[in-house]
Amino acid sequence: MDAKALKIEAARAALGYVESGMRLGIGTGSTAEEFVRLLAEKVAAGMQIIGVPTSERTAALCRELSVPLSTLDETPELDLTIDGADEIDPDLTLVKGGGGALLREKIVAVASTRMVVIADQTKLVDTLGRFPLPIEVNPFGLKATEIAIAKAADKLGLSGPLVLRKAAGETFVTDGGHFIIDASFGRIPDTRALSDALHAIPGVVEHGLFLGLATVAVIAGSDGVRTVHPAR
Ligand SMILES: O=C(CO)[C@H](O)[C@H](O)COP(=O)(O)O
Repeated sequence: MDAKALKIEAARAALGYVESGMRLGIGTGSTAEEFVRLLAEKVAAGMQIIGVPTSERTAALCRELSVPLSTLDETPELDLTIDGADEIDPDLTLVKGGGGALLREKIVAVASTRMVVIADQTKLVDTLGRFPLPIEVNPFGLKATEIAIAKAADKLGLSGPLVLRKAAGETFVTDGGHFIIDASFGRIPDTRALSDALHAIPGVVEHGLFLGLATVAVIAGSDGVRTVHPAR
């Protein structure tokens, strides 16, 4: 089965968590988009949900497919969020933000009673850090923030290139008007310590470590779909 087919299988299995009447956070990325396509079929068949998208990209796809939308201001409490991830460890701590939507994704996940992560098996890792950690930063004082991130990481024994994300040759700008620094620290043994250290830097808006937010991961592999619950 190719990567796209696995994403579809994970997305299809996640539909089992969705009930009519739910207020649903809808994630961003290629796996989340497969979920939106399948959700749209359910909506067309009569399922009643209201979706809160985690990015303008997801909102546009939902509108195209007639998935009913609300905003988090109108619907500040959600029953369930379905979203993808770049990496998933055994505790279901995640790295997210490969698609640049980590801030809204985290706000929406925190507003949700449950978060179901959908992914193919390549996203499972023993220790996070193979995928560069996206860090969303305020454009003001970019260089100073970059230095502060490097110093904070160094105190935790972490180091590696900090790369300002570009798209089509231009600096990538998030839906919130911020930049993203992709930090290649390598393995991150203490995700809580790094999370706290990054949150202490004023220029850091948010980072892509999602701690204690995912309730279950729905993982598709060549041998089928399985669910993974937090190890701790
Ligand atoms: O965090 C994200 C977007 O900000 C995505 O969920 C993550 O990048 C996974 O994307 P994909 O399903 O395309 O692999």
